[in-house]
Amino acid sequence: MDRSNLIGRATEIADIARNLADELARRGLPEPSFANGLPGALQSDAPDSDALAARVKLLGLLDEFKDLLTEPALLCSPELRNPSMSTLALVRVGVFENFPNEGCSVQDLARKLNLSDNVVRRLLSHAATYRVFFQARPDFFVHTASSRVLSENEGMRNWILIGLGETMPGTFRIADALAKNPNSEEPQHSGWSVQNGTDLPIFQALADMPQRASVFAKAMMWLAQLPGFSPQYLVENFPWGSGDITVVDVGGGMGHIARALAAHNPTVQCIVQDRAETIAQGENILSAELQGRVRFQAHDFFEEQPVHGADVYLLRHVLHDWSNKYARKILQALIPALKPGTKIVLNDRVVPGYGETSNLAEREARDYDMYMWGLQNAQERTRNDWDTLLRDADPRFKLTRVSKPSKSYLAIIEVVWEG
Ligand SMILES: C[S@@+](CC[C@H](N)C(=O)[O-])C[C@H]1O[C@@H](n2cnc3c(N)ncnc32)[C@H](O)[C@@H]1O
Repeated sequence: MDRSNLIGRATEIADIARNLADELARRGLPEPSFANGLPGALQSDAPDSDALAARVKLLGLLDEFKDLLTEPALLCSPELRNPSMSTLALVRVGVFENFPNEGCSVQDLARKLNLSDNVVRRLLSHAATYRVFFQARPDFFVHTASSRVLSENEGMRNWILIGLGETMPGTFRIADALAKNPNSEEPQHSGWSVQNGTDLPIFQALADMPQRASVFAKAMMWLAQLPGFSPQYLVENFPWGSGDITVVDVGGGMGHIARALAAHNPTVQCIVQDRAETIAQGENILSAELQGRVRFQAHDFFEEQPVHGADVYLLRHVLHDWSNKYARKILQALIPALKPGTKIVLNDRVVPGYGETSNLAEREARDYDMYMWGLQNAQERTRNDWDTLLRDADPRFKLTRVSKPSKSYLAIIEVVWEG
């Protein structure tokens, strides 16, 4: 089909929409509609459903279509067209916890929150244009599926507080950070550190701000529990091998991956390494049946790896926290412990390369790259970036395979030590 003109694009969109509608009808599911402002979840994640692929394809095509019709100046305009401008304020003033299920007038909500009608009306009205709340009649709002998620889910509210209160402001200050320390790979030179007037990297600075640190930790815990971050994708899709296998989970947090791996594979022994305070928490929650098969060890991953001769060294969601300079150091610290053929598994995001996927999918990954940059001069990586990082750390690190289970956010990057 000729996709170079509007009709060609619209026809492709119509064809896929028809397939999606047929699939939903076959499964007895309702079509999405704007009743109450926003449909609920499309329930397209069932394993035997094609709806997920159709939805992803449609969103990519519609994004292109919309951009084609948008004035060029608006595509790069600082008038950021997103719900963030009102959402953070709505969370901070407590709208979501105080919004009644049956809906609410501006005046009643304003009284409850001790705010003026004007403030509440403008915040709700802005959010409603993004389908977070729905204005059912003048000055009377009801929930949409989106506002309901925020009302019912503290983790999601914490994610908003961190995303819009810490991460985005840091990203907006990348330009100032670059002006101060051009090309710096130091975490203490990040946009976040500029924004917060500190010479410390974010996590050291937060140590003196217990309230913000606690929201950050809770938001990260919530994020890690999203289905796309499930440990099962890694546990079930990497060939761990049979027989007695030892896996060292470097920067393994409180051991949730090691626990899932040991439960899945009865011959695996795991050693979880992290900072001492995190290790202590992991030991406290380890169940009796995994004692002995999952062990914990305080270890700074910039220091030489103390466990020699393990079969697999796992770094899950660790290297994306660091610039290349520090990611290289973490990899190099493993070398004294490796023997030829040892596997190193990186479970991290892979930013799609040139032309590999829709612009929308690449944008999502590139957005995360900007967040990591703004927070601590860290980065998300393309397959080429991973190749370069490994080669620069040591040419004996050989990247052998990259795979991504379809619903996982993280790819499995398999590396063999050829020393
Ligand atoms: C993003 S978390 C990933 C945790 C876990 N691998 C996962 O996939 O959920 C990064 C981890 O690195 C740990 N970490 C940070 N600096 C470290 C260091 N110098 N040595 C060891 N662990 C460190 C943190 O405590 C944290 O648990």
